[in-house]
Amino acid sequence: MGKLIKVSKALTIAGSDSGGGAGIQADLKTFQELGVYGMSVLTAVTAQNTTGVQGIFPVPIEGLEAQLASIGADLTPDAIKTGMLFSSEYIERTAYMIKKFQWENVVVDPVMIAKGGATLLGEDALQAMKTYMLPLAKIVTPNIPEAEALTGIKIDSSEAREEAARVLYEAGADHVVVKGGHFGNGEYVSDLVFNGIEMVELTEKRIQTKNTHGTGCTFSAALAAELASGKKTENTIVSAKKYIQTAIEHGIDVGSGHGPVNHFAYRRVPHEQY
Ligand SMILES: Nc1ncnc2c1ncn2[C@@H]1O[C@H](COP(=O)(O)OP(=O)(O)O)[C@@H](O)[C@H]1O
Ligand SMILES: Cc1ncc(COP(=O)(O)OP(=O)(O)O)c(N)n1
Repeated sequence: MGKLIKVSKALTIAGSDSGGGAGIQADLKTFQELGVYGMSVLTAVTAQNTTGVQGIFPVPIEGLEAQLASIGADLTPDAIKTGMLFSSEYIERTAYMIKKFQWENVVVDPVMIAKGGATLLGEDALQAMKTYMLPLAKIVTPNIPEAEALTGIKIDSSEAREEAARVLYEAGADHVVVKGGHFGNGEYVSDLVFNGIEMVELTEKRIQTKNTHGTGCTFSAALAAELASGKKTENTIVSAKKYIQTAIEHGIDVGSGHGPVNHFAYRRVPHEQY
């Protein structure tokens, strides 16, 4: 006789990366590795591989709303992450549905530009991101260019990064993580965390690799998975950082461009290779 197991559920609202390294593919792999049941609502399909983005095909807005309604009617997520939201109209509709279903534990990854340079969010959508998504965010996770775009602050120093974190907190996010992958190129990489009271830097060794495709998606998905499992927010940030560090350290050798990080390293590599 089969036995049913209770599991926590996480939802990604994001774009598809046909190459499998970023977007919903990265999110679902991360959810699975961290032991939560993964669900996905697609905003757009990208034709993408390790060399870049070759095409973007949005899902009709009715399709976005229908997917969210299906989840809301049957499967309440314990946590959500948003990734590529494509345009201001999609942002508004997504925020409306999250509020309608009173979903909590929302991680907002304000994806704007892929590493290869492709634009994944229209410029008109910046204001919508601030108005509709930041107030819903338990954690917002901009990289440096995204934090600059959202705040208008040129982040060329630690002080400027702290100032940007304050502005994003004031805009409504409970916790702000300004990621440091694009902040200098020294021996260490640090992410700045601000919870409205204290600023903390989470620092790890910078790994010299070209295989960093999907780092941001994977990090925010790990945050959502850990929130879904019921961890305290501060603890989710620490463990998501360890998850992404291990995934970058053991990057996968596929494709000829910026290869993906290794989503299964966190669970398997320490046992098999150390
Ligand atoms: N070369 C690297 N070595 C170690 N950690 C990295 C490296 N590049 C990025 N990270 C980490 O990966 C996560 C995503 O960072 P970042 O590259 O800034 O975001 P994005 O992928 O959204 O541009 C952060 O936790 C960051 O510190
Ligand atoms: C469909 C899709 N969504 C998001 C991204 C950006 O992913 P990110 O983790 O920031 O990694 P890079 O693409 O910047 O390497 C994407 N590429 N595709």
